[in-house]
Amino acid sequence: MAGGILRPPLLFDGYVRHFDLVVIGTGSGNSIVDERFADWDVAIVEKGVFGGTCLNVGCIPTKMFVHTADVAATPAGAARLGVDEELHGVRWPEIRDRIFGRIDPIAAGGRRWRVEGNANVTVYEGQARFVGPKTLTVSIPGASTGETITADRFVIAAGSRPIVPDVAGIEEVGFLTNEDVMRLEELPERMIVLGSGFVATEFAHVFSSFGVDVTLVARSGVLLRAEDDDVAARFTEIASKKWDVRLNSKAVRVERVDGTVRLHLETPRGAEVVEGDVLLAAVGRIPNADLLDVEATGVTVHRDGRIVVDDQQRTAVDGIWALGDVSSDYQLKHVANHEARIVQHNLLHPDAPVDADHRFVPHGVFSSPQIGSVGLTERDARERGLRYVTATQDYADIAYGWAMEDTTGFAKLVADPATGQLLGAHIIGPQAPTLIQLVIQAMSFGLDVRSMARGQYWIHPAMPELLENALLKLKLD
Ligand SMILES: Cc1cc2nc3c(=O)[nH]c(=O)nc-3n(C[C@H](O)[C@H](O)[C@H](O)COP(=O)(O)OP(=O)(O)OC[C@H]3O[C@@H](n4cnc5c(N)ncnc54)[C@H](O)[C@@H]3O)c2cc1C
Ligand SMILES: NC(=O)c1ccc[n+]([C@@H]2O[C@H](COP(=O)([O-])OP(=O)(O)OC[C@H]3O[C@@H](n4cnc5c(N)ncnc54)[C@H](O)[C@@H]3O)[C@@H](O)[C@H]2O)c1
Repeated sequence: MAGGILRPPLLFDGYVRHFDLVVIGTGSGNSIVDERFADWDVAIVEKGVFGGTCLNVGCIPTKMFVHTADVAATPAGAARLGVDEELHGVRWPEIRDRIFGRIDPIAAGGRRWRVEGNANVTVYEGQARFVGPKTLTVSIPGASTGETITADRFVIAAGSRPIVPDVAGIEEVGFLTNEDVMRLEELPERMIVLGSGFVATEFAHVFSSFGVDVTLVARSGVLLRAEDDDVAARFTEIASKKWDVRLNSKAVRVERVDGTVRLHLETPRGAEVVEGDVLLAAVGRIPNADLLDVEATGVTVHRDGRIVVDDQQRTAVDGIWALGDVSSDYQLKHVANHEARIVQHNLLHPDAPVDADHRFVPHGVFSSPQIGSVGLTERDARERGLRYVTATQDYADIAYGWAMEDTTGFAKLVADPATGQLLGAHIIGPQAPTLIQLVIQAMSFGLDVRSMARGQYWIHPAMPELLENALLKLKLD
């Protein structure tokens, strides 16, 4: 391949192998190298399990647990429909093994395919670290020295890891994260969940539906505080009826006494202690750029540790791209995948590069109730000084909501009254992450509110009538 090859000084045992392209991380980064790269000499470096966070310890297993939890939780909602159901129990080892019995072979198959099936790809299984310009060492477990490799091009797709909460005693007491909580040997009786974001609320739903007593400790006054205020308030209200929710609580110290985890809290109500058998830390994720020493190759990072990239996913160094959790504003799989497609295109077509599109990034929270969201919240619109209107439609006032006897869900739309364009949409209730897709489509293709509401049929009496009604309520100019 053509290209400005930079040969670094020889390191370690003196052998430095040079590649056309090195990809660090096999989450979304793994999808870049396809048959179009057949004449490229490529290295892929992975320190953990092939497939990364989403496949192994993130989106996919959590949603498989969530669906199972939804099924376990049906008796609680059936009585109001006149159906008496009883949950006799959940077979945790069977649930766990069914889920990972499907996932683990996919990860192993992905690895096998790369190692055995790709003649032009060399897989390095170890921890990568930059030691100079476009120069990487890979520490291979069990080997005394690392291997050094160089390349014309690098893609940094190294993801993020759970933040260890700053709580005295936490290392000694021990804690779980998303990396191990789904593989527990047995279900605990009581779980303390520290955090109030996506991971905390999804696992609280899973484990409480399986019969675990959940105590959720939130630093803020509301759960899921990044959501639209109305959605966060409704979620907090519902969650507080199911779980022992401690709001405005700062965890300061943890200890284990006779096998019980005791978490000490500072709250406006005074000092409190919550107890459990295990502690799950879910207080956010930190990008893995620090462990990669990216500054050694000249790549710059934001104050929060994310790699700085431009619209084309280029870092500060020519020939080095970054994508996904290691650099993105959004720690979401669909964003990492989108950015991987942008990097892939820009590697293959350097003369016709394209930009990533972060205009309308949606997300779903797969707790109970579920949440789907895209675009600006009302708070965002207010803080930006925009002129906006909102409309809210309850599930309780549409036919399918009657069928479900839903009394808490709603859709809230934020729109520009002058242009009729939607600015944001927020749904809390059954199938919210599915329903929101209609709005994502409308916003992505510039469909205005009136055309969306009246330019198409809406199946009666299906759930999307929630959005039809919300659209019709918007007071446009
Ligand atoms: C519990 C949980 C649930 C989630 N659920 C959802 C969801 O429902 N929907 C959604 O959109 N998103 C979800 N996410 C977020 C999603 O998983 C991530 O945004 C996505 O996986 C990021 O992909 P990535 O390719 O950037 O990183 P990763 O998938 O994390 O891949 C990075 C890879 O790089 C490897 N690596 C890191 N450092 C090095 C190094 N120095 N040397 C070699 N290899 C290295 C890692 O081992 C890893 O395999 C969830 C996250 C969690 C934790
Ligand atoms: N359904 C999904 O798409 C999904 C599911 C899980 C995770 N994710 C992604 O993974 C990321 C990480 O998830 P997460 O839930 O760990 O992070 P998060 O940023 O969603 O939430 C972390 C929460 O913990 C709180 N917190 C921080 N420090 C704390 C402390 N010391 N004590 C108590 N609370 C504290 C924060 O205020 C915040 O509310 C998410 O931002 C999301 O992008 C997505």
